Amino acid sequence: MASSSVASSPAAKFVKTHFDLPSNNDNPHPKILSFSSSVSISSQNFHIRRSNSPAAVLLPVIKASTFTALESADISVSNTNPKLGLKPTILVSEKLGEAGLELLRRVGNVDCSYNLSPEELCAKISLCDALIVRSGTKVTRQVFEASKGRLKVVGRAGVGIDNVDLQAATEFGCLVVNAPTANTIAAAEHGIALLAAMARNVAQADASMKAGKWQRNKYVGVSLVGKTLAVMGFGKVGSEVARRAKGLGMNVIAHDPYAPADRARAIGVELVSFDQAISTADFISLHMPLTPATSKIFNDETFGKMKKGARIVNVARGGVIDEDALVRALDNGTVAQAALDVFAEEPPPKDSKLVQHENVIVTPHLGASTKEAQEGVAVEIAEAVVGALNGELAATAVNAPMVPAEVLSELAPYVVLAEKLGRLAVQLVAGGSGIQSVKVVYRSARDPDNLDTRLLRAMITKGIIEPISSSFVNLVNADFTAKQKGLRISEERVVIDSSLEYPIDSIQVQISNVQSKFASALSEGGNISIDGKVKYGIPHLTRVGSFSTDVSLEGNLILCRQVDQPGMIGQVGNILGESNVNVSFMSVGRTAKRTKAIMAIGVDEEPDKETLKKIGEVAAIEEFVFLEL
Ligand SMILES: NC(=O)C1=CN([C@@H]2O[C@H](COP(=O)(O)OP(=O)(O)OC[C@H]3O[C@@H](n4cnc5c(N)ncnc54)[C@H](O)[C@@H]3O)[C@@H](O)[C@H]2O)C=CC1
Ligand SMILES: O=C(O)C(=O)COP(=O)(O)O
Repeated sequence: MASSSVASSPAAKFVKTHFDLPSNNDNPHPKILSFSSSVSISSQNFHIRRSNSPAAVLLPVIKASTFTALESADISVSNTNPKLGLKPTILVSEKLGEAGLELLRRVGNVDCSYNLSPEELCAKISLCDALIVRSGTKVTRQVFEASKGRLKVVGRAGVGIDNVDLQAATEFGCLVVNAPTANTIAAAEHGIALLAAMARNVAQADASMKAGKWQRNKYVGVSLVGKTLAVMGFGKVGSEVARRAKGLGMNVIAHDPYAPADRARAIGVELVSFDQAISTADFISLHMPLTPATSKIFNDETFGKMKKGARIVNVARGGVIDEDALVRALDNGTVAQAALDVFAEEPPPKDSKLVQHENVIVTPHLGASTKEAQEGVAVEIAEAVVGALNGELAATAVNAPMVPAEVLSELAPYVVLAEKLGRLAVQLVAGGSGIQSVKVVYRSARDPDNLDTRLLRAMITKGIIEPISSSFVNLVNADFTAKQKGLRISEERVVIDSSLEYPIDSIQVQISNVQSKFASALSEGGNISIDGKVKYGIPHLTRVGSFSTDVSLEGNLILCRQVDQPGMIGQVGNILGESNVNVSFMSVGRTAKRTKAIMAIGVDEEPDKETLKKIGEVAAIEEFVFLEL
């Protein structure tokens, strides 16, 4: 390793860098001799940002070709030896298709080291610029710490990135990219394979024959044709499973609170409620992401609602099922059979009752494991990693890209407001109504052309999409993700007469053509509509539907619509107090005296079901909703 000396011009903002080079003294290492004030170089090696561009470009590696670009950006570079190459080192820690490896080898030194222990991974990582993993490598905070700032991109060759500590990656300025589309068909085909194998006892019968038996009566199966399949999660994989199941003559219904009904209708699938799906289906196939909302969503209570003898397939994530509850449901016959590709802990413990259960068939997370999918995923991830190493904005980036400090510092509180308004608005949508159209209205004294709203729009998109999908949304991928999900986000900038000091006066988020869990959130035009402002640096909710309110968006929120009469604040406050729920803010907005009012209550803790029920029982309260921020 050699250190560069950097002669900075007086206009230079900050320069402190070192270049990793082969320790070969014949090769002179590069020096940046001078650069203009329009460019700043961060302390992270090779992260070069143009301070005059709205979104900074992340250039994690300086290669010979990049020097040319630097020179055209008014950075003069000398003493470089183009033949030197400055190749990045790319560690591939799990099996990756050859076509992807080939692409990687063209730009970097590729180190394929499989089955590394956590300690071995940490030991190697400080010598690597990129790391490519599948689901078997845990990319923990320790890995980022051990990389000492050298690791610039982590590529997940697949969809789920629950094995990568995204928070740590972002803190360490490391970009994470994934390959979300190339294994969709493989996962769907595996779901169908498990469905058919389960129904006809293929695995059990195979094991029995290999044990020398011939048990034709024991392994009589059930037919698929004419049976009802509930697809839980109608995204990329779920919709492909549905399409194939229809081809098998099954009656397919689906539950996905956020999927557009017309996409389902187009392949002859009816979208139904969660309870309707699980109570009417003979077969239930899981395709939702693992999020806090779906964690253990299949539990004693929901198994109890299923049709007796239902059969379950899971190629999504093990964590959506309470595995102990599934064992109980299998033992008491509520669930006749299960076919599982994924587990809460992988690999599951050797003595797992679920794995050993005679009515369960299992595969070791093989959903994405076809030759075709692995080649596709390998190319998709290699292109994303190479692009990131070249400083391009990646369409499948899953954590925050760098934004110029000055833009970020001005917009920071509005970024929080934008995400919270999106998160809040989506929670007001009633299950079953697909979101298609969102309108954002910014009121600002600034010239619309001087207001870069991409970051805000991205954060609103993030707030709307993340609670309901496995997607990770940021500045780079927000528009792409919204489009993929059939979500149209339109923006309007309204110039108002107020101080130019602040970039924005207020933000309004409208969701059209949906039903709301809280009818008062609907504006006169029938859209869910909420407004927010930043006050004293803190995001506030200032309007819900046609009611004014003023509550800081911190902690959680209860919205109640009530008849405007004395004593309401006290009554609800007492109920919360009795349950030891601390009220942080309270605001009442009304249309006119003693008519209807909306009470917005900020709470530090999440009230339990009993407490929420008591609030609903207060006679003057006409509707209420609990929202997590
Ligand atoms: N076993 C394997 O090897 C593989 C597993 N997967 C997993 O399959 C799952 C689906 O992947 P994709 O279809 O690519 O993702 P996706 O994001 O395209 O689809 C997920 C769908 O679930 C829906 N959803 C969110 N919350 C829901 C809820 N509470 N109830 C019902 N639906 C809900 C979303 O609206 C979305 O339409 C993910 O968990 C992914 O990690 C994906 C590929 C391979
Ligand atoms: O893409 C996904 O989400 C998967 O679950 C596939 O995982 P794998 O790459 O086969 O370890």
